[in-house]
Amino acid sequence: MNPDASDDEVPSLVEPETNTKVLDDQHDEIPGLVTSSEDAPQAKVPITIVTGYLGAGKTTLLNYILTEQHGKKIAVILNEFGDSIDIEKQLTVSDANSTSAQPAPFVPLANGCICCSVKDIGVAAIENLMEQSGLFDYILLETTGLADPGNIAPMFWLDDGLGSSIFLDGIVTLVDAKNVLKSLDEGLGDEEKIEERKKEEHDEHGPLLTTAHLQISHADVVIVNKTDLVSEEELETVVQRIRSINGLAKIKTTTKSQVPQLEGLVLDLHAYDEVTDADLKFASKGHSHLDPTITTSTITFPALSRAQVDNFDFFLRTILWEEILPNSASHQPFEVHRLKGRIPVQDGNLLLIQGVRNIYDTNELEAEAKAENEGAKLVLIGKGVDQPAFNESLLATLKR
Ligand SMILES: Nc1nc2c(ncn2[C@@H]2O[C@H](COP(=O)(O)OP(=O)(O)OP(=O)(O)O)[C@@H](O)[C@H]2O)c(=O)[nH]1
Ligand SMILES: [Zn+2]
Repeated sequence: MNPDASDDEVPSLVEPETNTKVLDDQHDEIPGLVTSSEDAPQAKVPITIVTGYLGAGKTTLLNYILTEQHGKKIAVILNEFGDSIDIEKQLTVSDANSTSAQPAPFVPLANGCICCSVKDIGVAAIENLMEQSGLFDYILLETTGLADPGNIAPMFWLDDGLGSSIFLDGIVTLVDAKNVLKSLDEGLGDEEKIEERKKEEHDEHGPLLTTAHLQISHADVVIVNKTDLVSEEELETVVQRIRSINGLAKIKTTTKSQVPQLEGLVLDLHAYDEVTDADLKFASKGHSHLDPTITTSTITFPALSRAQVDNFDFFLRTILWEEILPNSASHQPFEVHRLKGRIPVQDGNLLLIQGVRNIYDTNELEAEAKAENEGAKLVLIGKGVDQPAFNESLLATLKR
């Protein structure tokens, strides 16, 4: 059962053959949302979501960024989980020319259930923030340690609602090098959540899908922090494990969240728009079994004929919306968390595919020179994604 399935608005939000980023202007669904006026189109503000398990170093990273010189005015939203909300949950706007963060208008974010708080109260907070647009040109959102980024990402990615004034630049996941393996294996103090998930999945004996898994599988960048607390060997084991879960993410190791550069690691990731050859390169080694729960799988196939483009889209719809493999005897349940593809068409065009959970976006570039020579590549990160079965299902569907 897909945890998002009860959220009936999600699957219908995106038409399969359209580009969500240029699709429509139906941003009237959220009252009070500030949108650009017709005659003065306003540039969208990028948002990076900073996630990571309890105590991994998210706030340390944000504080580090606010004191670094980066030439940007960054609005930071701390959506903390705990009792210290009065101090921590405030919006700060960092002036590009000053090194100290200035407290700015208070933006309350609710405590408790992250789906609801982010969807409802969190949205209001960000709308509130957008009314002051011009004061800042970048938003960093620190989620609570228990947040599932798969629920948050679509809010900013889709072109309606908040996506009309903000665009999702990417998801950065902080990982505690000392504790992450334990979190992946046991859920680390997250027993209630594990019990909940086990029930949801009707699978008490299957491998655990922990919050740590969800945060790593959706990440565009993983920052393995607290390297001072582990040996080099331990660190290498951690990096390998993360790489096996998410073969698409950039991985960096840090102490005190001091990333070597902000550009490309925290800011300006462009993880939800272009899909470059380099993006898919790391994931090219098929798939690995270092983590029993989540894997990255790559499917390669020849350029599509024009007639096969619809079949390919049918394949995507069926795996993402119905969560079954078309034209396949396999009935193993699976969940796709993240998906990227570069699919050349024989007429010279190139399809770029982006997906998060059951939402996906196809962008067709016209007459990309040499696209056809590349071969098609589809990378899937998820639970129960059986690479050979997916491969067979896709090939059978393309033949129809
Ligand atoms: N030893 C060590 N401690 C660190 C490092 N980075 C951060 N810390 C400490 O770890 C603690 C948690 O860091 P935070 O930045 O608050 O972590 P967080 O992810 O924001 O935590 P929550 O918001 O509570 O989930 C703080 O005491 C930090 O000073 C590091 O690289 N090494
Ligand atoms: Zn924090």
